[in-house]
Amino acid sequence: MTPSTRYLIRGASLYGETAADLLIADGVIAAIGSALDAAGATVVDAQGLVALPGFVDVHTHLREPGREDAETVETGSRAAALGGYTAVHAMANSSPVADTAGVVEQVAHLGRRAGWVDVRPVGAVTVGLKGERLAELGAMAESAAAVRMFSDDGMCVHDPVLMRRALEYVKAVDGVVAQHAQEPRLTAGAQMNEGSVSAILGLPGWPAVAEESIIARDVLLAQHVGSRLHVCHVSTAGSVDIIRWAKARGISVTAEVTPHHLLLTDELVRTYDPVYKVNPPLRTHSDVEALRAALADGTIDVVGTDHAPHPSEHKECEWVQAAMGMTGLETALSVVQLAMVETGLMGWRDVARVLSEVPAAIGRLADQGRPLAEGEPANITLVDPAARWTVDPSVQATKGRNSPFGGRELPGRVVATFYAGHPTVLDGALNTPHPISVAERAGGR
Ligand SMILES: NC(=O)N[C@@H](CC(=O)O)C(=O)O
Repeated sequence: MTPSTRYLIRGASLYGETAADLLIADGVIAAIGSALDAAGATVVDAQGLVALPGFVDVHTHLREPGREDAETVETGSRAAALGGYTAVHAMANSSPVADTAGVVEQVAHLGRRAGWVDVRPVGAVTVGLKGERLAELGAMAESAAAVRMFSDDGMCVHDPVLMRRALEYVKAVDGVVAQHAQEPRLTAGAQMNEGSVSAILGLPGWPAVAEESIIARDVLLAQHVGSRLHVCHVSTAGSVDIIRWAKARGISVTAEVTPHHLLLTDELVRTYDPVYKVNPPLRTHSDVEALRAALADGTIDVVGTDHAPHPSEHKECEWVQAAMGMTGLETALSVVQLAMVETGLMGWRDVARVLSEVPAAIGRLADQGRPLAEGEPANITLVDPAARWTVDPSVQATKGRNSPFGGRELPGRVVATFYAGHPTVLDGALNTPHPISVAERAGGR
């Protein structure tokens, strides 16, 4: 169902370039021009705001079913809309694991019922994320959830035979395997990046080679079977080198970097504050530099949040006991502006590429990541690049309070999000969900 309501976005700067009005009607961009007729439309003043295609996250943990104390599809979707997202890929490490058609359909249904963003379930590669036998990849692809991305994220598909078979199976459905690259034997008991800081703190290290060796193996497997590989949360300079080499050879590999790996380093672990504990761990300054350069030159294709909310009791404890993960949906745009735009490494066209266009292409989302052009679906994010705000995790929509940016001042604010023609966010606050949610509730499920 598409809303019949009309909206006129007045004077937005498209991709940070020319200013124009955007008329939204029946879920699509009906017209783009100057001084468009506002008759019958709700006017949204966008002077000084940058209009971008709605953001698409390739890597979100929504925790439902099973860990509703950490997040629900409803709360995570609200956080996503506030962060400027119109679609998110919900990772499979829920409880039960999303390894059957039934579970992925349930997650997709919960997403429509919430109505804040397009929730696209990721299917597990192996049953129960156990790495022993393949899950029902074909059944999940053919289900109503139409899964295209498969991942054991949180766990690595470390058995090379299983990884090969997974790559072969997803090829048949134009799918992609999103690998959490972590050789488990090299990271047993690991608490932080292996390097000079871990040596000083005496914490067991997570060496870069544990990530790089899996990526090297997987790009060769993807080449061997002619399939599509996506590398989750790339965190080291060496990984960038391998991906650059693979792309130069024509291997079909895409890669993501998280906002936190673009900004933070393992020096923060000296605080012993578990808010900085994450998998893969925060690395060194030279890794951060390499990741930024790789995102700017396209070696790394997209920014994926790896939004990983945890209940406070799993974070407000000793470092060694604490869970790994950070929230990210509500701060991603600001961190990208700080790390990439304000450093001069990227412009707003590049931001559209890494936060919207390429993530949609990786997930094969036909209605997302489209250009801001007449006739296209009205998935639009309005950003105020001049805004400055201080992150307060206690007022965020996510249930997770584990933002590593709490108390920091960040630039850039999402002012409005239009999802399929409907404003889910206006004036920087939640508006109402898309009418699709009303229809889904009325369906009685
Ligand atoms: N990224 C994280 O630190 N945590 C993720 C899973 C994972 O990748 O370990 C989570 O689900 O909490």
